[in-house]
Amino acid sequence: MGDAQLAVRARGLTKCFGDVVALDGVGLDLASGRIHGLAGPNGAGKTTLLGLLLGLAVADGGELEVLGRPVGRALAGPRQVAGFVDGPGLYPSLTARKNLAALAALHGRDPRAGRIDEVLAEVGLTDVADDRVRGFSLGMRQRLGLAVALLTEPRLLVLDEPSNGLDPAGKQHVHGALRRLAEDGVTVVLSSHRMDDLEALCSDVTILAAGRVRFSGPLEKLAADSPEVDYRLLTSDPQAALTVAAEVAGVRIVTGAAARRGAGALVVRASAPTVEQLVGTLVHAGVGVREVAPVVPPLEAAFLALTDQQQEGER
Ligand SMILES: Nc1ncnc2c1ncn2[C@@H]1O[C@H](COP(=O)(O)OP(=O)(O)OP(=O)(O)O)[C@@H](O)[C@H]1O
Repeated sequence: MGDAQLAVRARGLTKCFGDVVALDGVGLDLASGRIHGLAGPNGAGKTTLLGLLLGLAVADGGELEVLGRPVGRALAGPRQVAGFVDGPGLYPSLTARKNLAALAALHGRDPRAGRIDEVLAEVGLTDVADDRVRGFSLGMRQRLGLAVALLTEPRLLVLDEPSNGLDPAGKQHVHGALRRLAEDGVTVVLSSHRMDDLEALCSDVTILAAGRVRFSGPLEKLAADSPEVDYRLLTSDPQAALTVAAEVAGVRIVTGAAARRGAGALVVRASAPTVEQLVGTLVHAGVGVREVAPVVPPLEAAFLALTDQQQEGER
């Protein structure tokens, strides 16, 4: 892909807070006009990375290009980039509508008549447009924060945990708004702890752990490339199944806490092709296989494996 189509290009990006290395040589190519998910355990560096994209902080080392322009050493919000980290900054004593007007003015913008109503409708806050933000729930604040960002008509939208606190209707509004933006060519980068949200919304995902990129690419590739994960097998003869499984190369019998999640079934850790081979061997040995399923959903399993959080069988 030509660099012109990249909304974000990072090479060797580092950021430290004292002794803590929040980003440790991050390399990243994020294509324009797509919805990119950023996942990782607590403290992985997600918020730090999003903050750099928003121009809220500067990197200690490496290169960062946003919308084709190098981001320098000086703190300056890259133009045409909008969003928030650590929750949107809002005025609690003002109404939703007045927040939008005030924040537009702060960004030196005078939105055309009707635009404020449009963005309020876009995030599903029309009914509470004239209510003070003080009484808003977390989910309503998140939606208003998105509306503020939409008002500036960004080419890159950066959102830290935008689904936090959203009820199902709120989530539908937010997901719908983000999909429409991507259809219009806007690039969205958002973090989430929920793999199901990322799966529902994102075409691409980046997984960070301890400040390093563990995976970056299309979502389907994450599940397909995933290393060994835990599978639960329900068979006609658990004892015979255990004996057969122990003999198949590449199959590890999972015991302890991880096995308990299999609720009495045989739990094995293996790659997808090896599990297929195991099923064939079981059937050949006369053991009926009633059910084979990953113990946790495939994307979550891939996430846990890539971030070294898969529980060891011995525990
Ligand atoms: N302003 C700061 N001062 C000191 N340490 C910081 C600061 N900001 C982040 N850190 C540290 O940098 C590391 C990365 O933090 P960051 O908030 O980017 O992670 P995260 O992936 O967003 O985590 P979470 O999922 O918990 O929000 C952590 O160890 C954190 O404690």
